[in-house]
Formats: sequence, structure tokens, C-alpha cells
Amino acid sequence: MKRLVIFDLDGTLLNTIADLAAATNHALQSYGYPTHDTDAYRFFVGNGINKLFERALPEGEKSPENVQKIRARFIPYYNLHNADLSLPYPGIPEMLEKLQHQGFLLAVASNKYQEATTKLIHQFFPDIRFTAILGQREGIPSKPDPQIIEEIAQKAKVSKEAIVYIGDSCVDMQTGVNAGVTTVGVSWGFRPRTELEAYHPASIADKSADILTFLGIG
Ligand SMILES: O=C(O)COP(=O)(O)O
Repeated sequence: MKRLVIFDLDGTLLNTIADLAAATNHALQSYGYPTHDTDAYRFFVGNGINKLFERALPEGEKSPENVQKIRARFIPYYNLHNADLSLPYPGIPEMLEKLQHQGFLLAVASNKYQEATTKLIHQFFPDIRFTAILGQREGIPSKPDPQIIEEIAQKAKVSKEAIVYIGDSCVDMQTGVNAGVTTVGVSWGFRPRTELEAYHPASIADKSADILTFLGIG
């Protein structure tokens, strides 16, 4: 019997790709680096923003110093513009309401830095009482390290068998495997279905209602 449902954020609950792309392009452009189409960012996102910048910088320019330079211009811009174009995927607010109503504990485990994770979740899901909203924090390993899932499990006082972790990327599928919890992929996010299938998740949801069906809610 599942008790706790932990969601990834970018590409799972919210489509954030256009704001992430705009903020990164803003930072790249300010240093004269080439920018990228929004679609290219689907494959840059997933391992936190430093990795995003490393992937977005041109060959030969991917140094830690350049990553920090881009970060310093990205953060103030993204903090102001992280919800300009971002929206929940269809049916997500209703699905969360239903899970909450059925008594499931809900949580978020994201590689997005903590401040933006908290802000976006409160802005888009003000009526959902999340047990934990965790993003990337200094000194804590990011996904696919299972620590974030273990921390949420402890806070919720729920055993691993009672947890479902839901995400849209290979990083999420690997996180679920590393944490030893039931893992579900969603095909509406940033990555192709084949990427998820390679990790043999318990299920792949093609629409938000599929998550309810997986959890036995009609
Ligand atoms: O910011 C990222 O790299 C990805 O964030 P996510 O873990 O919510 O998908």
C-alpha cells in the first residue's frame, strides 16, 4: 500500500523549459556566447543548474569559472522570470488535489535550486500541503544520489515500500533505483519515452490521470 508520492518538479509537475532557456540564454548572451533553441534545453536540464550551464557553454569554455560567471547572471534573472512562461502540465493540480483528498502524503524532490523550487511550488499549488519541498542545496548531493528521497522518507516517517517516486528523466529513474523505491516515469516531460523505458520503471504515465490509476484511484 503506497502512502507517500514524491514528485520531480521540472518536466514532471511544471513545464519550466522556456523560462530556463530564456534565463540561460540571457546569461550566455551577456558574455557574447552563442545561445540555444528552447528545445535543446530539454537535454541540458536535469542535473541542476551548474550542469545546465556547463552543457550550454561552447566547447572549450566549460570551465568552473565560466559556470560561476553564468550562474551569477542567471540567478537574479531567473528569480524574477521563473514563472513568466512556466505552467503545470494538464491535469496536474487536479491530480494532486485528488491524491491529497485520498490521504496520500505528497512531496517534491528536485535538482532545481531550493529557493526557486519552493517559490514555484507555492505559486502554482497553493492548496496542496506538501510534507516536504526539497530542491538542490549546498553540500547535499543532487539526484541521482538517493539522499533527497531518504530525507523525505524520514520526515514523512514512511517506509521505502510505501513510496512512489515520479519523474520525467533518466536522472529520476536512476534516483528511484538508487533509493530502492517504486519508480514511475512520465512521458509528457523533457525526455523521450525510450530514455525512461531503459530503466524499467514500474509504469510510464502518458497523462496525469494514469498516476491516479497506478495508485488505485479511479
Ligand atoms: O533543475 C534541474 O536540473 C532539474 O530539476 P528537476 O530535478 O526538478 O527535474
